[in-house]
Parts: sequence; structure tokens; C-alpha cells
Amino acid sequence: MSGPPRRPAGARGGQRGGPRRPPRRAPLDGARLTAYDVLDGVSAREAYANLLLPQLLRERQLEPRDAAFATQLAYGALRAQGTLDAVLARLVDRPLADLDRRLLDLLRLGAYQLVDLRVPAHAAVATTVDLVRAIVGPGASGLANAVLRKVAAGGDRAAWLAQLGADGDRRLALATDHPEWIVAAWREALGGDAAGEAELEEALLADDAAPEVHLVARHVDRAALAEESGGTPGPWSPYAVRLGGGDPGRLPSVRAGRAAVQDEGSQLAALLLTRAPLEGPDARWLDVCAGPGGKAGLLAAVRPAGVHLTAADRAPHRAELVRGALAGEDDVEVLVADGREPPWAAGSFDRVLLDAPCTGLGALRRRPEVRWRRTADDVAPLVELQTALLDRALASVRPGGVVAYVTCSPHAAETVAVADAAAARDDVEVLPVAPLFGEVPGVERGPYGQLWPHRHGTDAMFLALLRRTR
Ligand SMILES: C[S@@+](CC[C@H](N)C(=O)[O-])C[C@H]1O[C@@H](n2cnc3c(N)ncnc32)[C@H](O)[C@@H]1O
Repeated sequence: MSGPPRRPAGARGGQRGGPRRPPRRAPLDGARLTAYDVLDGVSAREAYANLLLPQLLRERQLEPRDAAFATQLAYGALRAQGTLDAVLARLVDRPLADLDRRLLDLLRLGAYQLVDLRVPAHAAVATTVDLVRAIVGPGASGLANAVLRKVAAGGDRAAWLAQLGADGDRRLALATDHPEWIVAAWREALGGDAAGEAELEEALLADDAAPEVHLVARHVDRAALAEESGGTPGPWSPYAVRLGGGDPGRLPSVRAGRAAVQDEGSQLAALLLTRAPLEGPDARWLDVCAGPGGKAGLLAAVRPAGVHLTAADRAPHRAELVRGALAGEDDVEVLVADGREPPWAAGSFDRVLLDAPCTGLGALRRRPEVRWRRTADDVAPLVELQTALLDRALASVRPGGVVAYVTCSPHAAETVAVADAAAARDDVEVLPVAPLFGEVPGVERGPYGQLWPHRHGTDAMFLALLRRTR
């Protein structure tokens, strides 16, 4: 995967001065090859594009312009996979699943340039066919050439959508690059009414925009962090700074651990726990699912003096990351523990954050491939896990204590339904979230809270607050 751009086999071979030296070929296009390697990592090894791409860009040291193009290509082609496959399926004479996986990824990459970027046909087709020849083999280049020429002849996205002739949710899914089950889930999460319907396309399209980088000022003054980073204070969290661009890893405050990269919605999720009204003692806090430690880091930084923070995660390597995030903090402990069978006694804590494992559908902006990797079948097993974790989290707080239940997803099954089921217990009451975030418009989702990329410029975090009454 690493190293300089490979060349087509024909460009490498040939003995010096030998009689059958093949013709010279131009080196492969570094940006396109890098984008392909990201698609290949995602489809062959379930890699995460947002981790693999920066690694490849670092290793290959592409010019900034090429790096930007590689990013646009990789993220765009991954996001648009559903639409691109619908186009390709029209033009390939066999099921796409029967194609060589590498060829399919390359066809997607070429089709994306034609349909969405309007790269001139000769450039998009020739560079893709070069890649097909080098990576899949010469035998596949004819098919790639023929198919991509037809993609180009079909016009841009609007023209292709018209030709695909979809309507209803299928049209919305193709136009916004989502699978239909997510379109339906967003509709439900937006209320399923006329107002929600009017907002639906905007909400879906917001998943396709590149997110800003958000910083959290943990142990540095926010104004100073904004000045250091050239960013602007975030509109909602008093600790947030939003950046237009640049590499936050280079900032002295980030390097020293005084600040970190954290979505502003995640900051609000951690702050929800701190803002919950509480009577009686307030000295023992727990973050049940803490890895890699983003919210635990903010909780540790903003807790009042005398509060002890316990942070747990089932996965040892995630707990290790939490240790890193909490380095230098006093009065914290990190445990490797399964929140369903915790080592701590019932009623040990005053406040508990349960940032539950979930589908992650609220962060589609950052993880373009997740919308195609996840399926509707993933939801039920997660709901079972979330329900068990919430049950134990409620047992872990003392009577009168509070549990903040949070997911990075707006899907109703893993948000409202899980919280409602817990709230139906006769020893649990729901505390309304919106009054605790009076400065954040449009956060109300019944008694719960919901952030959205299109409304708040954050990930789509769900926020619920439950109190144990006895
Ligand atoms: C959404 S992530 C938490 C993100 C974290 N709160 C942050 O802000 O950085 C969910 C975490 O739950 C952990 N997890 C999954 N099942 C668990 C369980 N049964 N008990 C404890 N942790 C669990 C996962 O390892 C993962 O690190």
C-alpha cells in the first residue's frame, strides 16, 4: 500500500538496451492511485478511510494540490458508491458483484470523476484505464475503457439521475448518496411530520459536506486557543474552537494535551452530564464507555474540585487510549471493564455518562464508507447491547443520581426507543435536555436532545438524561 506510485508493468520491464523493450508509459497519477488505494483498503480490508488516507498522504508526500485531489476522489467515490453502482450496473453486462473487486473500485473512481466532478472525459478515462492495466491487468482495460466512455456519454449526475428514473426515497437516496434505509431512518428521526419532510434532503446532504475541524480547549483559555490556531470560537460549547483548515496536530496546545480535536457535539454530550441538576453528594463520576477518551478528557478538565472520575472501557487498547487522554489529571482512574458486568458496586456513582457503542451514523461526514458498510441488520444487536449497558449504568448511580445516555446516531431504535424503555421503569425519570442547552436552538427531540450537522454543524449526537428516583 505504501511507497511511491507504482507504474504499469510495461513501464518497469525490459532489459537495458534489449530488443523487446516495451514502450515507455507515463508514471501513474499519484493522486488517483492514492485514492484507489483508499478504496481498495476499504473494500478489501474494511479499512477506515479517515485513518488510511492521512497515513498514505504522509507516506507519499504528495503535493498539497494532489493531496487535496486524492482526498476529494477517495471521499467522494466512497460516498457516492450507491449512485455510481447504479450507473455502472446499467452499463456492465454482468452483476457488479461478479467483477474483479479491484476493477469495480477503479470503475467507481473513474465514474465519480465523470459524473460528479465533470473531469474531461479523455483525462478521466485514460488515467483510469492506465490504473486498470497496471493493477488488474491488460485484459480488463478494454472493458474499463468501453464502460467509462458510456458513463461520460450519459452526462453528469443530474442527467444520470434522470436516466435512472428513480422516484420517492430511491431518488432521494441516489441524489444524496445514502442507502434507502438511512433515508427512512432520518425521516423518522426528524419527526416523520411535514416539517421533518421539508428538512430531510438538507439533513441528508449535510452528511456529504466536509466537516470543519473542531478543537476543545481543556486546559487552555479558549480565546488563546482560537488565536493560536487561527480559528473561531464554536457557537455552542464554551470550550470549542472551529478551524477552517490546517493540521491541528501541529498546534503546541494540542501537542501538549491542553487542547484536543473533538467535535463540538461530543463536547455538548460530555457537558450534558455536568449540567444535569443533582441533589445530594456530587463527588463520584463514571464514564462507562470511555475509549478513546475524548469525553472523559473534557469531563476531567471541567469537573469541580474534589470530583473523582472513573473511566472504563471493555477493550484494553481503548482503555490505554483513555489513559493517554487523562495523562496529567489528578484523581482519575481508568479500568478495563465490561459495563454489563462491572467490577464496581451498585449505587457507587453520582453521575454516569454512557456514550454507548452505536452504528455511528451520526458521523457520516467523517466516515464516508460507513453508510454502505452498515446495514439495517446492525441496529438490533446494538440496541440489545445499549439496553443492557443502560440498565447497568442506572444500577451504578445512587438513588437521585443521573445517567446521561448518548449516541453518535439519530436512529430512533438506538436513541429514543432505548431511552424510552429505561424511562418506563418505575424508578427512573426523564430530565428534559433542551432547558440545559438554552443557547442551542433546535436541539429538542421530545424530552431528549438531538444535534444535527445541518442545524448545528456538529455530528448527529443524541442526548438523554435519566435520573434514578430510588
Ligand atoms: C462511542 S465509543 C465511546 C467514545 C468515547 N466516549 C469518547 O468520547 O472518546 C464506545 C466505546 O464503548 C466501548 N464498549 C463497547 N462495549 C462495551 C462494554 N460492554 N463495556 C464497556 N465498554 C464497551 C468500545 O470499546 C468503545 O470504545
